[in-house]
Amino acid sequence: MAHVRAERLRKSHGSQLVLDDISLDIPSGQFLTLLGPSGCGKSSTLRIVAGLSSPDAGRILIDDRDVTRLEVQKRNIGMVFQSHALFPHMSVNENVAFGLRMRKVSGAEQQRRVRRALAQVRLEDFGERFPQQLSGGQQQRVAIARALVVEPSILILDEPFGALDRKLREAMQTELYGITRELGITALFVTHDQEEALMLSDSVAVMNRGRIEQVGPPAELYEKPRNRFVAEFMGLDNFVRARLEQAGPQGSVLSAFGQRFEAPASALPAGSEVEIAVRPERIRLAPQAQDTSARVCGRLTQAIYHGHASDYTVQLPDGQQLLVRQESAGQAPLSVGTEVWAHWPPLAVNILEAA
Ligand SMILES: Nc1ncnc2c1ncn2[C@@H]1O[C@H](COP(=O)(O)OP(=O)(O)OP(=O)(O)O)[C@@H](O)[C@H]1O
Repeated sequence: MAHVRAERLRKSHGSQLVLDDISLDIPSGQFLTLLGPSGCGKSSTLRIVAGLSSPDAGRILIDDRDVTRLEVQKRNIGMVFQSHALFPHMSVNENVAFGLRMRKVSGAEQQRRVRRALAQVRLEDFGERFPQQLSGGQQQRVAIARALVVEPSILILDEPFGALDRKLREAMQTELYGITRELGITALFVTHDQEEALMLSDSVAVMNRGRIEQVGPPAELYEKPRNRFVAEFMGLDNFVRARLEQAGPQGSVLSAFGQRFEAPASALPAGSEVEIAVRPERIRLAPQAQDTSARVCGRLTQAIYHGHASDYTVQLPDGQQLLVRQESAGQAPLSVGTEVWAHWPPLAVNILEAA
């Protein structure tokens, strides 16, 4: 498997700048995901890495070799797309063998490798079937086997599970995770699904309008999103404007509604305008103020009961709303209209660069 790099890619379609200085580094055997909303440039990046399109500027390097102008067939890349595009008139065996036939691999070797690729996706007994005799998930597994059989230096997957229902999608994610880690495959994956990105990847690059907002291991993006765009993609809520009063290890912020909170250390300088955010599930509601440093009083305006948890909306004195998710834990839901105190541990606050 190969070390794959994209260096300073730029691409325009007409007057629209689609990729604006995209760089990626996928060490050998690592799984990198491009995550972002529709139209942010994920597929455009992937197509350039694959050789299906060429950049206006920038380079693609595979194991330090510049392949930017190398045609797609010569890059040794395995590709899987949302629509699996199996050949309907060919059996599973023939579909999987296709890339080997193109490469003029001998018949016996073809058979051996097809058997192995089908075993990798747990379809050893399906070789004689035709695509229309398979479920959607099985078809997608054949597409993965077809990509793996050529022993690609990189596996590229563009929303491969987008068309599958949720349960099947989760099963396929777990399977892909197993296959890529077991075989030590270098992979570039595209999705707009945050959970899928977090569970599969060694590293996630969050894209927005042709740029990378942040790249890092899943836990880093989830715990320390740099700005609001990334934070919202990672399920953060409750954004409040604030000023960083003290940076350093013992941070504090002054929020727009006049309260001073302890906050985790920040790399931003003291005095910066920031936004703070807290996850709904990290906030605890109580009828009285409790002894924690971060707390705010408001009125409960909405309570939605989900069984295992309830979602509350708390209106703060300045009109802003706080979203709170509380585990039910045997307690009766709080009543709408009452005054409540919202508490959170200081380290639960995320400090973001102001937009
Ligand atoms: N061949 C093309 N001609 C003109 N514009 C294009 C072309 N390909 C892509 N674009 C534009 O480039 C932008 C990025 O498209 P791209 O397909 O890379 O986004 P994406 O993040 O993969 O989106 P999605 O999740 O919807 O697939 C979009 O605004 C799209 O309309």
